[in-house]
Amino acid sequence: MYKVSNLKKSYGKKADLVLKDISFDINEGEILGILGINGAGKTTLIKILLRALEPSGGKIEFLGNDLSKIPLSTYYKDVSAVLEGERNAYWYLTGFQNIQYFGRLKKLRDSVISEEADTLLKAFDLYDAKDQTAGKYSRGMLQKLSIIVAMLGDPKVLFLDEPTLGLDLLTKKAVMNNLKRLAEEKKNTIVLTSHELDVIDAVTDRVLVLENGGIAYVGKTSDFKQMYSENKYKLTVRGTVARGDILSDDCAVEERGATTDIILSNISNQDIDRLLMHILEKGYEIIAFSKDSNRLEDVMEAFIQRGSNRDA
Ligand SMILES: Nc1ncnc2c1ncn2[C@@H]1O[C@H](COP(=O)(O)OP(=O)(O)OP(=O)(O)O)[C@@H](O)[C@H]1O
Repeated sequence: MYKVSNLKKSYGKKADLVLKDISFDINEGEILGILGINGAGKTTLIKILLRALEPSGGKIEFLGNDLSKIPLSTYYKDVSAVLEGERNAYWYLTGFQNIQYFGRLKKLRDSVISEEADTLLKAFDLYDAKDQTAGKYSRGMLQKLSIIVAMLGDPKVLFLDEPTLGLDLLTKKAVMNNLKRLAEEKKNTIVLTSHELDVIDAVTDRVLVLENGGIAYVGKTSDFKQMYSENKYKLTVRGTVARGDILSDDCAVEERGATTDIILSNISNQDIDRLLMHILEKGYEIIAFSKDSNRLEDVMEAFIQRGSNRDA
């Protein structure tokens, strides 16, 4: 869908590149998550793809055409966005009137708007509030309304910058599950940024990790987790444990009252066997032994910490 080649961006001096010569593709129908620490360039990248910002160099193709040559009015029929902090609703209009207003701006027929509004309002659990003024909506309701408005007219690509910021856990899950379901049904391509890695983990097919202006990783979310997860195990024993009774230095000990957790990182299978035998020989009772789940959050933390060892 997009082919980005040697993209560069600086806001001032050429030497201060926020994006340094990055190349990647966005596939049709996928949900791509853009990750990176604060200031990594995620919003900059989204704004360039949205043509709200001019790149300083490189080339972007959209459906095989040079993006810079596509008339904006044509491009914005295919592409929609919800950007962080941008006002996406008129407070004195009801939810439905907002949808109608923005639908008409997109030149959709009223019958199409009503039909899509019905489906989307129900999908995002906002139907009962459709006749309330948006000024009375909660933050979560406004965010859902913004996403509904962006999805009107079934855009080929939807860009979402921090779509779940400030939402409570249930609303966040509902928004993301609906988005994923609708995108799958309608085959939309979605590009989103989020610092909430549980969201990225739950909905994305692939992730692109920006670091020092370059791409530190681009590929399947599951492969990223697999490749960069640490081999972490948790051993729970009854009572307290003397440090000297644990063979490996590379572990954390967490006392939990009646039990103690021993967290083993980056340990080989052989060493695990040795350590378990040793603990049993010392007379400890093992209550549980498990591999720590591979949360994207943990993987990303380890990835960032190891960042200094990677080439910038
Ligand atoms: N309008 C601007 N003028 C000058 N510098 C800017 C401008 N916008 C962003 N920057 C700089 O570009 C870099 C990337 O910013 P950007 O907002 O793209 O990062 P981000 O990854 O989206 O960050 P965050 O996670 O904090 O939202 C930062 O160093 C920022 O200070």
